[in-house]
Amino acid sequence: METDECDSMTLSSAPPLRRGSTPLPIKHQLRREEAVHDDCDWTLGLAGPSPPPISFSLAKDETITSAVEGRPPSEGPFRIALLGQNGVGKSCLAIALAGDLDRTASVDSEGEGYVHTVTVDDEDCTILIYDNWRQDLSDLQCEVCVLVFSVTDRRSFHRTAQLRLLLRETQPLTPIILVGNKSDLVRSREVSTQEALTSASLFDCLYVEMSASLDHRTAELLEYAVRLARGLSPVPPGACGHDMAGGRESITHRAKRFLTSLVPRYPRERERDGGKFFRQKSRSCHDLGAL
Ligand SMILES: Nc1nc2c(ncn2[C@@H]2O[C@H](COP(=O)(O)OP(=O)(O)OP(=O)(O)O)[C@@H](O)[C@H]2O)c(=O)[nH]1
Repeated sequence: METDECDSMTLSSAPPLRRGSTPLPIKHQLRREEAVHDDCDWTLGLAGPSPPPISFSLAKDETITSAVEGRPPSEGPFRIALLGQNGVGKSCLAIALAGDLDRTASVDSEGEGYVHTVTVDDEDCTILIYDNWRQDLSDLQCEVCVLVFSVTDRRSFHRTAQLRLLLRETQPLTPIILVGNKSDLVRSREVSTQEALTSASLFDCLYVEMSASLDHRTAELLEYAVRLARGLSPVPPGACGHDMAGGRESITHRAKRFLTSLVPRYPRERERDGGKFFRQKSRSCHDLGAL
């Protein structure tokens, strides 16, 4: 079928851990250049020369168990594939998910994915995190797909929608998590949380908004992914995830939405209401209409 050149990832046999702020190794820079100069712009399904397939057939070998010395994983390995447009933060996210902070991540025997052992719901498991899928999506084999977009880039959001359509066709049973990354860049935001939630609910998948570089909500994402890989509900019974799509909105979130709907936000609405209370000016630079 096709080669998705624009989904190029940046992990390879280079040193396994890289902070977002450190320069990319030359090999990765070349890959990135290749992607930038490519006109295909994420056109999935086009025929073209495919790079050698990346093997996802990762056995529970010494490499994996060596991720945590002397502590064999009780289950897995679970393969988690990160997909999305270039620059949305997949590499950063892979590093964060792989436990960069405690420096326990290692690279699998193919040199393509991060291996990490995590404990979720009191059970250990091994996860393999890939952010370098470059071939036909129908060849993708993983337990969970994480589709990443940047909340500061609307195009990357649209592309996750395209990708979800394709994944639903090629692998209808693989659980998908939609991730809105770079939530720390509040002022550059182009995609609202509500919009992303609506989109996620259309595809009946989970939505998590996070910041990979600040390591904000990485642990949550990891837990959701592992539970989904185990065939469980991503959120334990009794818990409410406010970013979850599909009608599982928390009471707090619903209450907030209700209250917001009661208070008019824009000047015309305030005029209509005629109340002085609503004429108070906001100095917030996120709501310029209020000034
Ligand atoms: N502010 C902010 N920047 C981020 C975040 N995550 C990643 N970045 C930055 O976004 C840029 C791209 O990050 P990468 O992880 O290389 O993105 P990628 O999706 O792997 O990109 P490709 O390797 O080209 O596919 C880097 O400069 C990161 O430091 C985040 O949560 N917040």
